[in-house]
Amino acid sequence: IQALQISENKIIKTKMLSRACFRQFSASIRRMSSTNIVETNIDSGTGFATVTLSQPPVNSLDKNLLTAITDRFKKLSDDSSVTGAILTSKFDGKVFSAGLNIVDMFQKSDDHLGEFWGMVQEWYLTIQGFPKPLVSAINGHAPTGGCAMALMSDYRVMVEGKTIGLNETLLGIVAPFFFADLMIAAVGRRHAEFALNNGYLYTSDEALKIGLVDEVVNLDQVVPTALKILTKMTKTPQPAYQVCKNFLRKETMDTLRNDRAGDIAHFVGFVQQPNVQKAIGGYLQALKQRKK
Ligand SMILES: CC/C=C\C/C=C\C/C=C\C/C=C/C(=O)SCCNC(=O)CCNC(=O)[C@H](O)C(C)(C)COP(=O)(O)OP(=O)(O)OC[C@H]1O[C@@H](n2cnc3c(N)ncnc32)[C@H](O)[C@@H]1OP(=O)(O)O
Repeated sequence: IQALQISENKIIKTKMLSRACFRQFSASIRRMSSTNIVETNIDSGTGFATVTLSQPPVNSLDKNLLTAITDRFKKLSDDSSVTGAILTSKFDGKVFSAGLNIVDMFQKSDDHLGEFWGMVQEWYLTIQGFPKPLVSAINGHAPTGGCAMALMSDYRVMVEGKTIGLNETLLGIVAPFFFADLMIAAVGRRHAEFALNNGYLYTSDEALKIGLVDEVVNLDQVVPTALKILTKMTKTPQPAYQVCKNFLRKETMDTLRNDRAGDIAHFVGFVQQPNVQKAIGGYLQALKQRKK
């Protein structure tokens, strides 16, 4: 009887403990109401938000995904309980982001292109202007706009064996000045000129050598390593962090802010050229036929 009573007490204690653990866990991870293409979890213990891009198949940045990411980062900026963020992809081991959606640039009206480019500008200004520490956990390929998005973060942890770069010239288009400036800021003018002129896609190890990414690790270490560095970054006095980040990034952002309409007109004029349309069409076709 005594033995039974002891084991019953143990069961009750275990049940109480697991209920307490469950309460603690559910209190510590808050899922933000979010579109299912940008999943966001906030750890209420640390204040770290994990933003996971989840638009199949390759997180190509179409109007929907650009808007969802932009809205998400605006909310995280304004949320005083959020101390920093990690940006990653649901398609780990495969793709971080395939960059801007090429379909949005092919055989479209001026109005469509203009609206699309306005969203690209807003996405850039929002992530690049995100006032809190932001670490990219690049768990797959990151060509073109995917690379630009990673460059907007303050630190980049990349999985081994994938590729990253601003390879727009391979499509017959040119990275806009605000993408080019991201690359120059990370790797310096010499490497940036080589990378952009030749549309060079770097392997993870090559990217590490030129400073395009800060660490290369195996897949299961990407997010934990990103969390570790975010923990360090959030220990810096944050008013100083924010002021410093803002003044280092302000010039290029202001150049864009001061002439958004001109930049849109420039993009539309460039993309609508027949030879550029031909190149984009050929690239799209090649992409579709790669698998066959
Ligand atoms: C003077 C300058 C003035 C102004 C500036 C002017 C112009 C500059 C404008 C914009 C700059 C452009 C920036 C960009 O980001 S362009 C985006 C280019 N992206 C790429 O080149 C990446 C292409 N994708 C890939 O290489 C591969 O998909 C990837 C390695 C990412 C993944 O490979 P995986 O084998 O896993 O998948 P796939 O079978 O290739 O793809 C699945 C599916 O998705 C389609 N796909 C892929 N990428 C894109 C994309 N970026 N946009 C749209 N669709 C994409 C692919 O075709 C497949 O479709 P389906 O065959 O129907 O399944």
